[in-house]
Amino acid sequence: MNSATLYISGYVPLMTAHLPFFDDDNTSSDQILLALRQSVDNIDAALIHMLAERFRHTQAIGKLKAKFSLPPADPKRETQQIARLRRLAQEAHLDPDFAEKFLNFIIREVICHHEAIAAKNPKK
Ligand SMILES: O=C(O)C(=O)C[C@]1(C(=O)O)C=C[C@@H](O)C=C1
Repeated sequence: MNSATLYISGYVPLMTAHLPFFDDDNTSSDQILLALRQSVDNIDAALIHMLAERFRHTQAIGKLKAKFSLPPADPKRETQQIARLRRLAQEAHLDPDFAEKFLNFIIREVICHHEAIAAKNPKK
C-alpha cells in the first residue's frame, strides 16, 4: 500500500506524510499498522496529559467554589461550553454529538469532585 492507495481508501495523506513506509509499495500491512498505532499512542498520551491539566484546574475551581459556598454545577456555563465545543467539532470534522457526550462525561466527573471537596469542607 502506498500513499495513493491510502488516499483512495479515504485516509487523509497529509496526516501520514510524516510517517515512514507510506510511499513504499513493498510495505507490509503490519508495518503500516505499527506506524499508525505509534501515532495513536502519542495522541492518547497527549490526551491523558491534557486531561490531567484540565482536572488540576477544575480542582482549584472546586476549592474556590467550596470556599465561597458556590454550587458545584453551573448549567449556564455548561450550555456555553457545549455550544462552543460542538462548533469546534464541526470545524474539525469530528462528530459534534460525540464531542458533546465526551465533554458531558468529563464535566459529570468534575462535579463529583466538586461535591466531594464541598463535603470535606462543610460551611457552618
Ligand atoms: O467552570 C466551572 O464552574 C466548573 O466548575 C468547571 C466545569 C468544567 O468541568 O468545565 C464543571 C462544572 C460546571 O458545571 C461547569 C464547568
